[in-house]
Amino acid sequence: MDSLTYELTLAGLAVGSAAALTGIGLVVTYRATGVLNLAHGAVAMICAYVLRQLVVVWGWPLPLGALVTLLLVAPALGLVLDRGVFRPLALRGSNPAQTLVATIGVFVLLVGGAVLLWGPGARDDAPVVLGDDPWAQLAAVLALACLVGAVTRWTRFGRELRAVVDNRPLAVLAGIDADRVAAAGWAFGSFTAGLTGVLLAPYVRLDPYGMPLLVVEVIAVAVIARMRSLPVAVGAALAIGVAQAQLTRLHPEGWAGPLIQAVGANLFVVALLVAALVLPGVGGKGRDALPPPTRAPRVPPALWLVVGVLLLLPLGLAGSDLHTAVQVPALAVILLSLVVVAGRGGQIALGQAAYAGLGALFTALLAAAGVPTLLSLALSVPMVAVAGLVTARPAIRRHGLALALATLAVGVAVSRFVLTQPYATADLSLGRPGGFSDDRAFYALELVVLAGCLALVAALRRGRTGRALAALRDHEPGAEAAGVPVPRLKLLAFVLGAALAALGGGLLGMGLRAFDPDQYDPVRGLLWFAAVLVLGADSLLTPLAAAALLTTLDAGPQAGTAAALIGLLATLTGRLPPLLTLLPDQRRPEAPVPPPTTVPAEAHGTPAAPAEAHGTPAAPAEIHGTPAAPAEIHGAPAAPAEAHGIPAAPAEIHGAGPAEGRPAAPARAPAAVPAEGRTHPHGPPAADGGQPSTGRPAPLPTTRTGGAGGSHGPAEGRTHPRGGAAADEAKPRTTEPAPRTSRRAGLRAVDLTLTYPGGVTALSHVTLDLAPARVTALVGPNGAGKSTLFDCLAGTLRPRRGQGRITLDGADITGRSAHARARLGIARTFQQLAVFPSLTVEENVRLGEERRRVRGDPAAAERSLRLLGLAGPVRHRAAADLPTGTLRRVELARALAGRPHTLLLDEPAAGLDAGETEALARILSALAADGLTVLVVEHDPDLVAGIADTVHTMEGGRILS
Ligand SMILES: Nc1ncnc2c1ncn2[C@@H]1O[C@H](COP(=O)(O)OP(=O)(O)OP(=O)(O)O)[C@@H](O)[C@H]1O
Repeated sequence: MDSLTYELTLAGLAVGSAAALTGIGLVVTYRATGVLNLAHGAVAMICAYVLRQLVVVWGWPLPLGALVTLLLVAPALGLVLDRGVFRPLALRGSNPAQTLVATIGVFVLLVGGAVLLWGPGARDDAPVVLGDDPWAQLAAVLALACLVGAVTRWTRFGRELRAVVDNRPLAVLAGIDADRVAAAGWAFGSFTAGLTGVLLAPYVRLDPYGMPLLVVEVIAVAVIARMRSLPVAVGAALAIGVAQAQLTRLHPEGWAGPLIQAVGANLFVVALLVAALVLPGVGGKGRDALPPPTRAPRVPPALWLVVGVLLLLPLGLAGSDLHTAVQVPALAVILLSLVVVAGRGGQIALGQAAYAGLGALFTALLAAAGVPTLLSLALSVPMVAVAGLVTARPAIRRHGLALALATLAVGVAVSRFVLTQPYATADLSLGRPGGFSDDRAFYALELVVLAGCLALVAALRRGRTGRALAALRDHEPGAEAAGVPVPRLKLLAFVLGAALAALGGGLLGMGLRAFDPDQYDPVRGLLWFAAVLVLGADSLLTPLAAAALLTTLDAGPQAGTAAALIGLLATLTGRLPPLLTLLPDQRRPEAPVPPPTTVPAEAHGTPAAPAEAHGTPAAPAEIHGTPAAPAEIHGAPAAPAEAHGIPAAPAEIHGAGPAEGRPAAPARAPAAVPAEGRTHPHGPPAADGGQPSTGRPAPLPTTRTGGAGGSHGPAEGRTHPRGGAAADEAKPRTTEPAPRTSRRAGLRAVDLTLTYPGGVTALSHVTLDLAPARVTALVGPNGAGKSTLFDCLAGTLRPRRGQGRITLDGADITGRSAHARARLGIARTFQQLAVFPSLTVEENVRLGEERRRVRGDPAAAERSLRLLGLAGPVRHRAAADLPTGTLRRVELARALAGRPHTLLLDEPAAGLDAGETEALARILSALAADGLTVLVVEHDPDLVAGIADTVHTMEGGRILS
């Protein structure tokens, strides 16, 4: 090895040792607490400053200062974070996204605190603890790794740690104090952060921003180690450190030379990018999205007026005040991008600063090439949108923590490889458009742009896309089942976010009359993200308030105040509601949910008397809030609705036109049903009750042969005593069936086998036919494979190639996604309610109508609302406020609003009381009678017995009967 190679290897080992320390700390903290501490670098920076304060400023001996810093201050900081931030969050059952926001809050708080205490400038007099001998550092790191390994493997604490990591609830039940394990994890993690900080400080710029970001890059090694393996983390850190040092020898020529050199000198960033975008995501499934707002914030019009006036006020200012104010609208446009992506879409986007920076950079480059400045800005927006598309494509496949890391990695990479590189930015200036060079005129221009952006985003939020984004945020699988094309919508949100950020970034640069990369630093991006979250990410007021707050505080005498304040508030996430939701709510008091009525006499077998007979107006007679099935079901001819004073609104759901001369079919439903204005739940009111139905589907054989228990033919289900042809005759037929019904072969699972990654074979050669116009029930013990089969039919799970097929009307739809199947007319509900809490009942239901097979049929949503008894004032209530029984109806109404031909219901009676279950049974029977294919996975024997034409029993991944 020549001496240069040796020297570079040594230098690389020194850097790699510090990175390995970070890796060890991150892995241990993650394993003990489940938290990937993004603030690790900020803790390192604080410890480096503390040591400097003790030794350089106060004159303490170095060993004493180092001991106090590493063994007292660093662990204490970890314990404070545990007790003050993360344990309360865990106790509240916060989701991973909230925990991540809290770590960002800690990051921003510590950076802001450091600026407040020690100023923003870099220090070059940090004490040297271990000398510059890389071997000493390497030995220290390896010793630490061995110590941690030994403790984990051979001590009682280690066994407890492993037990908590494997299964925390079980460990707690076994008497392990998981809180103590977590506290120890935080203390140790902070100790390693402190050690990293004091070792690195003499060799890198010690400033509040630089070191935390440097450590963020090193997260790559923990991700490469899958947040588990210490040897892999240490090995990866040393290897990248040495490779990075060796690459500094390269001096490639040509136009790409500087970029290649930048890549070589920032190999940890490359590793972060690869780890975050290419390797499988870390952090488990988790919640993809940020939590929906507890209350959809609605800004009172008067407040908008005040805000408008406040925004106009700076036009009367002059000098430095006006110059400062110029930053507010530009920053507000950048923050508006976060309202779209994080607020409405619920996606964790930590890279918006990079898109803002690219917007400014492209504007400056185009202007330098002679393009008029305003046109440069306009052109830079689509250019950055394309960059957003390219970078978001791999990121959107990720969830929760992995998505956060992916967006952060993109942000850091853009900053390191583009925004801060002289080859891209040297001698770059950024002027203002002609005619807007003075601050007042430019501010007015910014206000116009801001108003346009606000109007655009407001329109987006009000429309279909806004509803779909909110649904995506509230419940991604539910949104997909409602037909929302989730990946496309996520891409749209990220691209729109990138475009808005670029526009704001360009304006910011013009306002400052310079392209300053520091304005678009990733740390600043984290501050912006935290500020938007703290104030209320899904409010149009937030970008304005946050921009004004950040700009004002930053311009104040104490730099760092904004970061410290926002960071502090972000650490309280989950405990403190978004600040703007504390504004007085101007909405009308909400109508109470209609209390469940008592089961009417009819439901117990007494025929329903016309409403007028009771002297009451013919209000919908709901059973437990659900409109009753039609009177025809009782066998009594229904009088025309008009006769009861109720408009004969068509209530057909899936395809029939208004029915005339409908028969009063004999009762099939388990109980007699009261008349809801004589309106059929699935069709128009009976007109005269006398004529036989026309256009009914030809009765299909109820049972099929073959396929049970592993054969390849269709499963032979147990036919319900009341099912089959007799039951068919008994079904209420009050509407035309769905037009395709008689032609349809229905939904089929053919020879389906599904093995989960862990090796459990949940389905083994299962074949199942869902016949049109029939209710098929799937029963069986826990773990039988019912949900797996259900998910395969719905498209949430897809079998591997050659492991079976799903067909619809004979066509193979195995490869179709869940939302594509929803659009084909296969609707589903979920075992765990999938309702979008931030949307109103009506919006929930309309989402089903808008995204399904038949578009643009608001009447379908309306009929669906009426059918499920949700057409009253409750339709305007936010779903978050409603009880389970009502929400089950909302979910069903949403599924029906898309006019499906097939309805898959996963334990639809879960959480319903007896009356609600009865009402549900009646509705499902009536829907099947109208031609709908219904599959019910259910544990409630009464519901199954009452409605199913065919009952299949599953066990051990096979259909037994
Ligand atoms: N995501 C998964 N990863 C690994 N195994 C799984 C997964 N989901 C289910 N299983 C296993 O597959 C088998 C079938 O599970 P499934 O949930 O389909 O049964 P089920 O009949 O719906 O049970 P339940 O009535 O309790 O919901 C079980 O052994 C279960 O442990």
